[in-house]
Formats: sequence, structure tokens, C-alpha cells
Amino acid sequence: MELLSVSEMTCADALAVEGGGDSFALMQRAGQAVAAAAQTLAPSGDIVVVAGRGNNGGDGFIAAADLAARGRNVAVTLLCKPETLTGDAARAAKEWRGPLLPFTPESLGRPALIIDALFGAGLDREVKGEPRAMIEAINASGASVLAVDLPSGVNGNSGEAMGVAVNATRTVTFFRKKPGHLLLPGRVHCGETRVADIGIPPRVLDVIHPKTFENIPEWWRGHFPVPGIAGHKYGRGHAVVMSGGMAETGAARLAARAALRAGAGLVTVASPRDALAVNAAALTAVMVREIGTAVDFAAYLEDDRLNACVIGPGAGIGLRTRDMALTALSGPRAVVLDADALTSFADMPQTLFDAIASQPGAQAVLTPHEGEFARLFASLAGRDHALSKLERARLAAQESHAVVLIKGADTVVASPDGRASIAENAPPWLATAGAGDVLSGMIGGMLAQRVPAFEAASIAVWMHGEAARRFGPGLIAEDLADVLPNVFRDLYRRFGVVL
Ligand SMILES: NC(=O)C1=CN([C@@H]2O[C@H](COP(=O)(O)OP(=O)(O)OC[C@H]3O[C@@H](n4cnc5c(N)ncnc54)[C@H](OP(=O)(O)O)[C@@H]3O)[C@@H](O)[C@H]2O)[C@@H](O)CC1
Ligand SMILES: [K+]
Repeated sequence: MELLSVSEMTCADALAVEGGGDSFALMQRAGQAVAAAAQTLAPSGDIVVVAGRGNNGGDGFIAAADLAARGRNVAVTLLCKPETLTGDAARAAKEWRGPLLPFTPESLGRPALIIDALFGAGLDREVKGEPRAMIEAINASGASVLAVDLPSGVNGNSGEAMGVAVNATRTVTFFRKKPGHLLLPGRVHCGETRVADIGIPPRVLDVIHPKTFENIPEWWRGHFPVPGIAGHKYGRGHAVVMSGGMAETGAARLAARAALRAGAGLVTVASPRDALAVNAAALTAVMVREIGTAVDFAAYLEDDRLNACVIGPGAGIGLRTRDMALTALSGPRAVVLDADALTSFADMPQTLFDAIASQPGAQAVLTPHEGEFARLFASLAGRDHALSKLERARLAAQESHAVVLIKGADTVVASPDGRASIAENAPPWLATAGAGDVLSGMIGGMLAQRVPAFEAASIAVWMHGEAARRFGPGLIAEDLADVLPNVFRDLYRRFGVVL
């Protein structure tokens, strides 16, 4: 579940070899894993391997030789002259005794399967000229495509397509996935990604200390809150969700209900007087409390059982929301700031970041979508082209001292300490009105149960995606919280919790 950057993967490779391994043996196992995947993807028919000049191409030559030995009809087309290859790639090419075709789109013919071994981790610039024409021909071929390590053209760190990229049916990568397998558009180019063990010992990770993780339950299970049999509702915390005025109360109620479903012991909607009646009429298990001003809010928050606040959904943009957020941040409690609460600080982000930095035991989570991110972190958003979503989230977390969650189909959560997670389980139909309000409530619910901010946000993101996946198309935000009990039940089972 660790994700390795391209340089971390090079380091893993070097450490494995240093510990008595053999780099060519790694390439052989990589090539064999590709051949095995090719056999399942296309059990019959012709195969063309498109090879580049580096070790990705080397993997391709090994796969070609392995498949030919299994009786498959294989040809290789190589980007450069074989005599210009060096190192392991040159050695791998020598193992190939079958046909070597000219590097032209016509050489592809009409195979059942194309193995894309043009560029992998070594891609370092935009793809142009002959390789570009070849990638376009692969994509137009109609054949199944198996990508070696990464679809050629996809940047392993950012998931960006560098000019053009192969659309693979399946991708086989080695040892651990890279961020580019999860971040968009890389994930779409990969098709289904499988990880092959090529004999790199997992202990190399103790030296590398990866800080990027695939957001899956096996990674956060140690922080997943399971209420004890002798527990008390106050043991699971009390979340407060700030409501907007009379016309905008729905978002806060969505968040409050989600916080309760996510496991908070108690949830209160703090409501201005004009919205009190409408909030009270629409809520049952969630409590309602009149809070008009930041002074009222500060007095209410003196009760230290109120350990998590959610401010933003439907809160309204402006001074009142800003004051409420700063009030929440002035004490030792976890705070989720979403939507309007983020936009309310667009002109004075430093005021917000200073308040977070001075918060005792700071556990703040900011949950911007791309537009809100651009407003709050204008300096980072200005460098959009140079920075990946992962880098932007990390830099924003450093700058704001908060956990920063950038939403999307590849939601990234980053902690000020440098750790980050990437989720890939959100279905397209999760992009629906109010889904963000539910997410902020779920994070609040996890925080109320004293899950640390980075893990609270990551767990909520995964469960939110999973709930949407289970419900299926047609989902509206109201449905999400009601699917959560099923998601919990299965997580308990997966973690061996006795119900
Ligand atoms: N690490 C490991 O543990 C293991 C790694 N393994 C495998 O090695 C792969 C990495 O190999 P790699 O480093 O040789 O780079 P690779 O992706 O083959 O690129 C080759 C060359 O392409 C060039 N080039 C770059 N961009 C370009 C562009 N836009 N347009 C045109 N040319 C461009 C550039 O050369 P240049 O032209 O700059 O001289 C670059 O050096 C990895 O993905 C995996 O498959 C496995 O064997 C098992 C163990
Ligand atoms: K490739």
C-alpha cells in the first residue's frame, strides 16, 4: 500500500542489488511477470512488443522471449538500433532471437495484444516525433494493450500524460505502485493495475521510509475506531456542525447526519435563530442549539466535551463564518473547514494559517475542491502546470499547518508532516450536489472519535467513496450516510472485529 516515487523505486532497486541481489535477475522476473499477464490477457493470437531504449524496453525483450518459448507468435519493434542499447537492456535484447520489425506504426499489423515497453520510470520529457506516432498508433489499433510498469507517456510521479500516453487495458508494475497509477489521468491510462513481486525485499522500505500511501483499509486499520462494549456515547466525542441562515440549512444537516453515522457519540447543529425552527423540524437524533454570534459560540465551546467542529457547508461567505472558524480554532479541538469557510479566508489566508498554527494540539482539516484550493492557495495554484495534485496538497499542508484534502476522483490527503494518501475508489456518480458536505461531516465524526486528523480524513474519504460505489448510479448526497452501516459492517469483518 506504500506508493513509491520514481526516485524511491530506483532506490529500492539499488538497495535490493546492494543486498546481494542482481539487477538483471530483477529485470528477468519483471519480464516474466509481464509474459504471465500477457497470457491471461490474450491467451491466443499474435503479440507485438513495442520496446524503448531503456530498461522498460529490456523488460519487453524478456517478456517477448518468454512468450515465444511458450509457443506464442511474437515480434518486437525497437525505437533505436539494438547495438546502441546498454546495460541490462542490451543483455535482455540479446536473449531475443525472433523478428525485429522497423519502428513504424505499420509494423504493429493487427495483433491480439500489444505489449507497451516503450517508456516506464525513465520518461522525463514530452513525447514527440516517432514515439508519439507509435503511441497514437497503439491507441488506434483496437488491440488489447498491456503496459509494462506504466503506460508510455504517463509520468510515474504525477500521473500526467506528457504530450500523449498509451491507453492500456492492463498495467503490470513492480514491487509497489507509483503515484501516477492512482492520480488522474494516469489511472485511466493504466486500465487495471496489477503489482508483481520481482524479489525486491520489503525491508528496503525501512530505509526508504515512503511517505505516500494508497488510501485503503489495510493502511489505516490501526486507526479505525471500534467502540468498546463498555463505551459511552461521550467516549465517542461530540461534534458541532455550524449551520447557515434560514435559506441554507440543508448542507449543515447533511454534514451533521454524516458525522453521526460516521460514529460520533453526539452531534449538535449550531444554528442562528432564524434557522432554528427549520433545523429543529428536520432533525431527530442530531441536536440543535441556538448560536447567533462568535461570542455565543465561544461560550458554548467552553464545554470541552465538544471536541470536533465542522464549519463551512452552507455557512455563507463572510465575516460571520470567518469569526466562527477562528473561534473554533482558538481552543484544543479538531476543526474541519470546508466550502464557504475556506472561501471566507480567500483574501486573508495567512490569518487562517496563523490561527491553525497557534491552535493547541492542532487537528485542523481543510477540504477544498479545486476552485476553493485555487482561491486559498493562490501562490501554489498559480504554478499549476509545474505541480502535481500530490505536490500541491503537500505544499498546502505545509503552508497552512493543516491536513489538506483536495477532492476529486483521485482525492489526495496531505499532512503537514509530509505524509500523503491517494484514493482511487470514488465512482463518477459521487460527483453530486451535497456529497462534499457529507464528506466534511464524516471527517468531523471521525475526529470526534479522536482519530488523528490525517487518518480521520483518509478514512472518511475511503468510506465516502465506498458508500457511493455500493449505492450505485442514481446516488444523491442524502443516500450516502444510510449506506455507511453496511460499509462499517464489512470493515469490521475485514478487520476481524467480533460484532
Ligand atoms: N527500478 C527497478 O527496480 C526496476 C526497473 N525495471 C524497469 O526499468 C524501467 C526504467 O528504466 P529506465 O530508467 O532505463 O527508463 P525507461 O523508462 O526505460 O526510459 C528509457 C529512456 O527513454 C528516454 N526517454 C525518456 N523520455 C523520453 C521521451 N519523452 N521521448 C524519447 N525518449 C525518452 C530516456 O533516454 P534518453 O533519450 O534521455 O537517453 C530514458 O532513459 C522501469 O520502468 C521498469 O520497467 C525493471 O527492469 C525491474 C527493476
Ligand atoms: K511502458
